[in-house]
This record gives sequence, structure tokens and C-alpha cells, in this order.
Amino acid sequence: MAPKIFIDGEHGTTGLQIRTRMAGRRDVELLSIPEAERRNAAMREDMLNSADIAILCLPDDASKEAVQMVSANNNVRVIDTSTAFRVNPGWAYGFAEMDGAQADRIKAARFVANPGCYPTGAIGLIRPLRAAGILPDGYPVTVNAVSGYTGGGKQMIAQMENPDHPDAITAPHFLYGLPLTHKHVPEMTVHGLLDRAPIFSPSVGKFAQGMIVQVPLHLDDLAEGTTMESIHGALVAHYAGQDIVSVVPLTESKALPRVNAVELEGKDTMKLFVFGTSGASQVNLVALLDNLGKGASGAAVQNMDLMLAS
Ligand SMILES: NC(=O)C1=CN([C@@H]2O[C@H](COP(=O)(O)OP(=O)(O)OC[C@H]3O[C@@H](n4cnc5c(N)ncnc54)[C@H](OP(=O)(O)O)[C@@H]3O)[C@@H](O)[C@H]2O)C=CC1
Ligand SMILES: CC(=O)N[C@@H](CCC(=O)OP(=O)(O)O)C(=O)O
Repeated sequence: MAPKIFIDGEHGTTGLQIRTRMAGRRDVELLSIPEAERRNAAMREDMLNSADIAILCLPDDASKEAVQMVSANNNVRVIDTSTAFRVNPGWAYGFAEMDGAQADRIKAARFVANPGCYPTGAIGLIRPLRAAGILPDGYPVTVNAVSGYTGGGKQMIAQMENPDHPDAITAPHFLYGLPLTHKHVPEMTVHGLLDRAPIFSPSVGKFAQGMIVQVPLHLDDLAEGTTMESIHGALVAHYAGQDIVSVVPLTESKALPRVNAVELEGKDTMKLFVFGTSGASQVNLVALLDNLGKGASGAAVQNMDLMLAS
């Protein structure tokens, strides 16, 4: 019998994209409730408890409630796409490529926390350098990023696409998270293996799906002898043997005049770049992804497949 999957929040931005990715699959059975009943707690509880894997695409509070609804039912495994459980030690962090053992942790887990979109880029760049001893304790890491507006869910999509919305946003590009307390900072710190919280400055552009995450570094303040080439080599070694996260060859990145935030729209992969000038003292590490691809829905389906393979 095909495993049963229920997407709670299936009519929202992340949920819809997971459904699209599952369309046509015969190896799983999708449980569903009508859109008009999406907030019917009794119906959701019933569906959640009928599933082999429940994928939660809800705000944090609703996710916590959904987890309560299945907590006593060991037959249900959960993938949560919210921020609620990402630094909870009882949950496996759903970024399979972040270290060699993570895919097996996800396969074996009952509870998997799908990463945030920005942390996927930031951790993807930072963690291999911490693990290799290149990025020392105390380094003042900064993370600067731009996201497609679908990252803000149905509400921001309406604000960006409907000029008659009472809180319509007309800016083609805006900074936010200005108090520097964005909810993704704890996750970047813990899974980036950082001993000091990064300064995180996010922004949104007038495009639906796409993301650039930048981590600029001073080579003089890294481990002795670190070069642009050795950083690139550490990333290449870390991501060898899988095909979701790729490290762009230096010969290719040196020839690029610009990076397009929407290049990976609709894809579930992530590209990492090391920019700078050979022999100079600075580099800019860049991650390129789709906020709804490897940044959310694509990662959720990848995690579901790992759990089904266990
Ligand atoms: N969009 C993105 O790029 C990313 C999103 N995420 C996370 O995924 C989760 C979902 O976000 P997103 O899809 O963008 O949000 P949306 O607002 O687009 O969708 C959320 C869905 O959940 C429903 N919902 C809200 N509250 C409840 C409730 N109490 N009970 C049942 N259903 C409820 C909403 O219904 P209604 O229409 O009635 O409000 C809506 O259908 C969030 O935790 C978000 O932070 C993670 C990574 C990236
Ligand atoms: C553009 C935008 O608003 N982005 C969202 C993050 C999207 C995401 O990663 O979702 P989680 O909330 O599940 O972490 C934000 O900054 O809150």
C-alpha cells in the first residue's frame, strides 16, 4: 500500500508547491481536505492521524498545535516547514547535505524540521568552513540576502501583486529585519556551528521566486594561509558525491559579470560561488537558490523521500 501523505496548509504558498511537486506520483497517496475546511481543526486532526507522513506548511503556532495532535500517535512522522522546531534537539534538521551523517539522521527521524530559506544558503556556505577549521571562533560573520516575495507567503504576495491592497508594497527592493532579530538567526548560529550570532540583513525584491545569500569574509582573519582557492577547495570537498548543492568552478565564477537572483526559479538545487580576486585579501561567498525550491517545498519533498527510503 502506498504511504499516505497529508500536507496541512496545502492551500498556502509552500503547501501548494509541494502538491505541484507530488502531482503524478503513484508511489504515495495524498490525503487532502477542501480549501474551505482548511482551518477545521477536527478534520485536520483526523487527517493528520491517518497519515504516515504529515507535512506541516503552517505558521509556527499552528504547527505546534498540529504536532500536539499527533504526539501520542507513533505511526505518524512529521516534516514541519515552520521555524518552530529548527533548533529543537529532538528534531532532525532537514538539510541533508550539511554534513555526511545528516541524510541518515533524516531517514531515521520521526520529526524533521525543514530549514528556513535564508539559513539554507547561509549554513550551506558557513558550516563546511567551520567544520574544516577555516572560519575561526569569534569571527564576526555577516549574512546579507535578497528573497523573492513569495518568501512572505500569501500575505506578502498580495501586498506585492495587488496595488489596491491596503498595505500594498510599491518598492522594487526593500530591506527589512532592521532590528537585527530575524527569526532565522538562531538556526544559522546553531547549524552553522557558529559561536557568535551573525548579523543578518534580509531584503525582498520584486520577483516571485529566487534568492541570493552573501557571506563576505576577510581572509586575513581566517585560519593561517587561507586563500580564495583553499575556501573553494573546502566547499568542493564537502559537497562531493551529491547532486543538489553544486560549487561553481572558480574559472566559471571569475568570468561572471553578475549573479541573477531568479536563475534557479522552479529548481530544487542550490549553487555556491566563491567570488574575489586571486591573491587579494577578501572573498564573497554566495548561495543561489529558489526560496520555494531548496529553500522550502523542494527540500520538504527531498526530506519526505529520504524518510520513505528508510
Ligand atoms: N514561503 C516561503 O518561501 C517559505 C515558507 N516557509 C514556512 O512555511 C510555512 C507556511 O508558509 P507559507 O506557505 O509561505 O504561508 P501561507 O500564508 O502562504 O500559507 C499558510 C497556510 O496555512 C493556513 N493556516 C494558517 N493558520 C492556520 C491554522 N491555525 N490552521 C490551519 N491552517 C492554517 C493558511 O490559511 P489561510 O489562508 O486561512 O490563512 C494558509 O493556507 C510557514 O511556517 C513559513 O514560515 C519556510 C520556508 C520558505
Ligand atoms: C521574504 C520573507 O518574508 N521571508 C520570510 C522567511 C521565509 C522562510 O524561510 O520561512 P520560515 O518563516 O519558515 O523560516 C521572513 O523573512 O520571515
